[in-house]
Amino acid sequence: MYSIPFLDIPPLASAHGVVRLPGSKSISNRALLLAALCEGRTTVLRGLLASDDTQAMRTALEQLGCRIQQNGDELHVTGLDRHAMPAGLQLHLGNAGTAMRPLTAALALLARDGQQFTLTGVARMQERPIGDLVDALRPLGARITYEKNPGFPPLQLAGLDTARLDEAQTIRIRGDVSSQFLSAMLMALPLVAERRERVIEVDGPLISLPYVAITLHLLQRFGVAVRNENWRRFVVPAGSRYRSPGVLQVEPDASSASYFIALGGIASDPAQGQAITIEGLGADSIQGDIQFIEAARQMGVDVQAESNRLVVRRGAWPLKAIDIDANHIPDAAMTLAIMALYADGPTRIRNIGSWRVKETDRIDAMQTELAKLGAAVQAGPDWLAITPPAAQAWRAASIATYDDHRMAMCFALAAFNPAGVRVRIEDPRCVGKTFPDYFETLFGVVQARAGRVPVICIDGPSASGKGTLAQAVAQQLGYGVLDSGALYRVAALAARRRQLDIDPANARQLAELARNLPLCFDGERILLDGRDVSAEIRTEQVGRDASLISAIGEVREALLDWQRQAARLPGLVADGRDMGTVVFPHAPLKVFLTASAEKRAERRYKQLISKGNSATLSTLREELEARDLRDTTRAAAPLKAAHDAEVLDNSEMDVQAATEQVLRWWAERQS
Ligand SMILES: O=C(O)C1=C[C@@H](OP(=O)(O)O)[C@@H](O)[C@H](O)C1
Ligand SMILES: C=C(OP(=O)(O)O)C(=O)O
Repeated sequence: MYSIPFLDIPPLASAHGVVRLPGSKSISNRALLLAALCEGRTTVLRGLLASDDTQAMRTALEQLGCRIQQNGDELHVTGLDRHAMPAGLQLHLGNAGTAMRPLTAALALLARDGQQFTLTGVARMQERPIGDLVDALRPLGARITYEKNPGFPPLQLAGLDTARLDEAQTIRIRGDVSSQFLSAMLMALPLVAERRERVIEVDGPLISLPYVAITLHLLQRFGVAVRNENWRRFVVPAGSRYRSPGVLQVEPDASSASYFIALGGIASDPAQGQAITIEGLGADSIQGDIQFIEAARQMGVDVQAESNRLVVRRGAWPLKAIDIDANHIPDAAMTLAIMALYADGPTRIRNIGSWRVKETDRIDAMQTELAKLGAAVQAGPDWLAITPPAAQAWRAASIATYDDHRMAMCFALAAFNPAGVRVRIEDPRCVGKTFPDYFETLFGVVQARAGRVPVICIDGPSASGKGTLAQAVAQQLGYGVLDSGALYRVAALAARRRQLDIDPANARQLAELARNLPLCFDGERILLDGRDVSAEIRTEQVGRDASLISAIGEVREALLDWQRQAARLPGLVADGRDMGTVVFPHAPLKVFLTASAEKRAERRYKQLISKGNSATLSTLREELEARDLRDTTRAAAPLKAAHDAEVLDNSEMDVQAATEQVLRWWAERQS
């Protein structure tokens, strides 16, 4: 997950590959709750989503006394003992509608006399309506009070008035603000249907209907067969009781799939043999957002839907503008708004009034942010119309995401714009709500335009702090790091292990070895011949060998490909001695980092002593000066600042100040 202030996505060219998406949020949170309501029985949930929203539900259930154990990819949930739930709990449900609404209904009906629960969430959750649900619960005897604003969380639930519960006739509920109210009631009513049937009727229109279908499907899996009378009246039969299905497999999230369906339609060119394949989700899905496929097809996308897999390719290009009622796919419809940027005319998305009360006012947010890219956007109370910018009229933009995961996810697709302008996504961490690894997954299947993966080079002498600075800069930007020195160290170690003398006389064999290093990067670890050598390559001996091997031109040449391959999305910070001069001569920012020999010797000294090694300052300084001389006078790629490098002397600077300076230079290059 990118927990950084912003993520810059460089201009993208194409998309190709296979993705497996995380579990459905809607199914995961329902399954967690229903498993918790199977008193005393254990349910094994597979493929469950792990994200902010499911964490909110999990934590709340655990606070209520539910035992939840992770076992590899499985979650074992043992049903709550409703008589042993602790009283006086405060449950913080973040911004998860699928936790707040269903838990309100379930706990309102479970709470015993004298037992109190407070349900709250982030500031935005306190602006998301819940009044219609509370109004439906009160006639059943639920004692609910608003702690702040009537109609909105936080809520206080006190014990149920069971006399009123027994008298309650048909329950009525409005479904035109959120379908989650009806879903919440449907999941709570079996808790009070043991002795008599419970009937609920919808007043007025019901929006987001397919989500109610998910609810009914899962109720069935957990042993409760609700009678659905034309989506107006629902009967929970007397004697209903939750029964664990034993094992439940959660499907990948169909709303999350919408970004990859759009991606295929925008950027997978069948003439180049490209396609985006989404594994584990297909035409058999129980999620309403699978119907996004139909909308994508209307726009011209070629989607092959098998039962358990989708294969997506570009069809019509540009995409075809559409006019669509998207009430049934409120979440995935946001993706259509971005696809509209690539269409042949204005696209209109109608009947999406619920957008105004979700993670943010999504109609307003869309209008503002699409306009930044150059689109002409009109909006009304429940609709949005988007006219795409002309090919060269796209503008580079910094997209505000309003703590809304879907804003971040769908706007990333704007990076395929024909003008080749960069797209900045602010606060990319917000995708954690439903898809923490969204950007990693995206970057795994897209290719940047040729030469457009951004590279920052940081070159400099030994102990100048290049590595630390490179890490700090990369962390701020979400970029990868190439520690090219480590490559020379590994090559030197490999030579020693093969008893190959590090001598120019062996240049050919050494280069051959370097070209075919049995090397693998595993996160922070470096594996040589399948063994972790991350610590071993840091020894003084290997350091000396690395200096020798790096002076051999043929070896340097042989390692070029390794280094250039490290330039991957979203960008790279490369540290070494010839990054800017030889390896990435076209990098937009090159920094030559230096410090006095005295300062560098001091730093190395402190480093060694802190690791418990012995050292003397004067010897270290002599060694550094000797190394500087070797590095600057060697024939192959001598250490020097590139002619277009920014020179940074950090003798009197800490890492933070140096990082800020590099980021300032980077920002200047971007504009
Ligand atoms: O029940 C559900 O799982 C959901 C219902 C929909 O909300 P509304 O019914 O409020 O439109 C949807 O937007 C939300 O992401 C999940
Ligand atoms: C509306 C959404 O979330 P919630 O479940 O919080 O309503 C969403 O995920 O787009």
